[in-house]
Amino acid sequence: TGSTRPQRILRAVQKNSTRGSPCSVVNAIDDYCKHKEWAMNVGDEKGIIVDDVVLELKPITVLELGTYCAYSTVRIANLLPPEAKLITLEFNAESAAIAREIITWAGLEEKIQLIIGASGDWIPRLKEEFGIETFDLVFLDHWKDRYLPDTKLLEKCGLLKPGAVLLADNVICPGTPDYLDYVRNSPRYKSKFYRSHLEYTQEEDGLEHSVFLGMAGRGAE
Ligand SMILES: Cc1ccc(Cc2cc(O)c(O)c(C(=O)NC/C=C/[C@H]3O[C@@H](n4cnc5c(N)ncnc54)[C@H](O)[C@@H]3O)c2)cc1
Ligand SMILES: [Mg+2]
Repeated sequence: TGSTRPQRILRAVQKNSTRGSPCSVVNAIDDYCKHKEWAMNVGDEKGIIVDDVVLELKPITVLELGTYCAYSTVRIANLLPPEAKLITLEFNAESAAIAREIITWAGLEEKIQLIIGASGDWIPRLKEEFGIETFDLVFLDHWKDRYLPDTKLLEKCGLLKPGAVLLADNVICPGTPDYLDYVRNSPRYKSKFYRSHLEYTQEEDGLEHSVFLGMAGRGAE
């Protein structure tokens, strides 16, 4: 049987990047996906916006929903302060296995906790199982119909504190209409859109950046 796309991405990383160099891992994946085989990484164009958000926010606790091949996991973790931690959830065991290899190759296993499981099952367990108080940054890049339910779950579990940032990929393509409607109209969030393009293409896409204001939110209930 042939290889899978994640396996081919791992091979490209091992062939074209330097162990322990997250930047070279990110570049190797972008190069492979640009010239050989498209894959659903946030990519280099949207990746620069992600970098700016991380560098500005300096988050100590980060949650990523949807690891896939750990492209954004490595890209974000590489920019975190020394004591920071990133938890990433991935329910596909094959993807998770490849992601773990890429995280180790990049030398970031100390900063990143990869959990194999579904966000809906694991978000309610993060406080007591990982001693998480709240997340400073949440990067949403999993199935698009899970963005809204998982955001409400994060609120319900008290995992967001005022000032926490939700950064959502693909709010145009494939699109997350119910999530956008919520974060743009709820008094609990201050939301702004970063226009960009679908990774490795000219298609319109973008990231939504939403600051959590607290459960009371501002203004009328
Ligand atoms: C029409 C169309 C199709 C595809 C595209 C292109 C395009 C561009 C993009 O940047 C995209 O992010 C996507 C996209 O579909 N991403 C979904 C990503 C899932 C990964 O996350 C995992 N996962 C999914 N739900 C969960 C969950 N609850 N708990 C834990 N892990 C989960 C899966 O196991 C996968 O590892 C698609 C554009 C337009
Ligand atoms: Mg995406």
